[in-house]
Amino acid sequence: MSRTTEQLLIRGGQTLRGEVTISGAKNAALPLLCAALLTDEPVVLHNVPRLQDVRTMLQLLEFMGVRTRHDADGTVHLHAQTLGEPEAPYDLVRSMRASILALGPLMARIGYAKVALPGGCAIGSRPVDQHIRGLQAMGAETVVEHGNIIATLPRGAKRLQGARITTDMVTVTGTENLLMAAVLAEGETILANAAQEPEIIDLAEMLIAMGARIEGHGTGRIRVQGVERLHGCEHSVVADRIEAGTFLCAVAATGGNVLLKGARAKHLGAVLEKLRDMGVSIESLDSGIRVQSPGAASGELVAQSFRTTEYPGFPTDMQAQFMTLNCVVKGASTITETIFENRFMHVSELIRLGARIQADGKVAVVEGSAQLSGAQVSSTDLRASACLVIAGLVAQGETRVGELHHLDRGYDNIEAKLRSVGADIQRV
Ligand SMILES: CC(=O)N[C@H]1[C@@H](OP(=O)(O)OP(=O)(O)OC[C@H]2O[C@@H](n3ccc(=O)[nH]c3=O)[C@H](O)[C@@H]2O)O[C@H](CO)[C@@H](O)[C@@H]1O
Ligand SMILES: C=C(OP(=O)(O)O)C(=O)O
Repeated sequence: MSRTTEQLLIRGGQTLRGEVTISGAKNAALPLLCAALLTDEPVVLHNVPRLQDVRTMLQLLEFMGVRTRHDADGTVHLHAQTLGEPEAPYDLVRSMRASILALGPLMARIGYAKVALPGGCAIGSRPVDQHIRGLQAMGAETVVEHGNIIATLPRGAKRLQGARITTDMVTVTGTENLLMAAVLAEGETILANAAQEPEIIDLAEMLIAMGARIEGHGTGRIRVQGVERLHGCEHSVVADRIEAGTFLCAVAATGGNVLLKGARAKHLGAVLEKLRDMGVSIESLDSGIRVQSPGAASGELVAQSFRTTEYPGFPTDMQAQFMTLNCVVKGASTITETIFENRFMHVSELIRLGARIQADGKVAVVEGSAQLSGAQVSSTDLRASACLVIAGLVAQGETRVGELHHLDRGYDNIEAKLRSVGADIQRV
């Protein structure tokens, strides 16, 4: 991967037809990999996507003394028999904020953790105060020193203590961190205002397979009875609902008929409802989701307004991709981003391609029926890069998307998957 020179060259105008297999979810795989820190026995994870974030997480775990192996078939073997350096250094945390997910498991397993404080990033300031406050409620002593969060157990204490924790807002990785801390704590923990994302359910199911006692995952109140030790397990990563959603928007915009193998309609409720209201045909099958669309150029599809909210609401991680779609179908729409304060960075790049969008604070107003025309654009974050790829697929002429390190963080070979259904796209 090259940070400066690689680009995706897309020649727009092709409809998409065929089948694409959806990979395991980045946002599930990252906490699941960290959960391997909770046991001295081997853990096997299947369906782990081949992504830069996964490589970074494996590097971090290896740094801490975990033995890891990522097989070509997507299986990852992990063994955290002994933990040498319970530390997540800044270089790794900076390139992947999800490194913060080492904090909870390290505190649970060895009662000590040093994790670099993640800085702000393109989409917002993204503090981790709720992760720290939750651990403090469980008895951890924490200091922030030289840019690191250092967490320890009080003198004489052997384990974290169960606690009732109500986070100030719904936080996905915060819930995951505290859940992983709670499974080995002494006594009962209640996580109120917990995140309900499918990735939380996947993590809870893996922890239960390791011997944890958890109830209520998938609701806003998770109840955990701490156990003294966890054992190894074998688990398969849930399908990536955001990758699936990205392909849904691509097919809706270009037109065509594609089966997204392995995608789960029940995890995409809010997005599928908007697509159906737009005029896209969606079929939920045992094997995945079939999407059929006449394409934006038909003039038959109608833009949809939406607000991003926590699951089961419309996901912020789908906001940029759906914005591209709203730019090219007919009608005006309003998009409100409520989760992150700076997640409209793609707007100026979409405007370079001919989109008509006005963004002010957390609201963007999109005027539809734009005929995009290919241009050189730059990714500003992971989902911004995906929205530019979709724009390139419908734009007239050639689009070049740069700064691909954002895309490679979270998409498993997106250009090969798009090419296999007829897109004219290559990495140059
Ligand atoms: C690896 C992973 O799973 N990433 C996802 C996770 O990120 P992540 O878990 O970082 O996002 P959160 O759910 O924690 O963030 C939600 C909001 O709460 C704020 N907040 C969060 C924690 C905290 O201690 N203090 C605080 O103020 C954040 O700044 C944000 O405004 O959920 C986001 C929201 O669905 C998704 O966009 C990310 O793709
Ligand atoms: C924002 C995202 O990820 P992360 O939390 O890893 O930055 C995302 O997946 O869109």
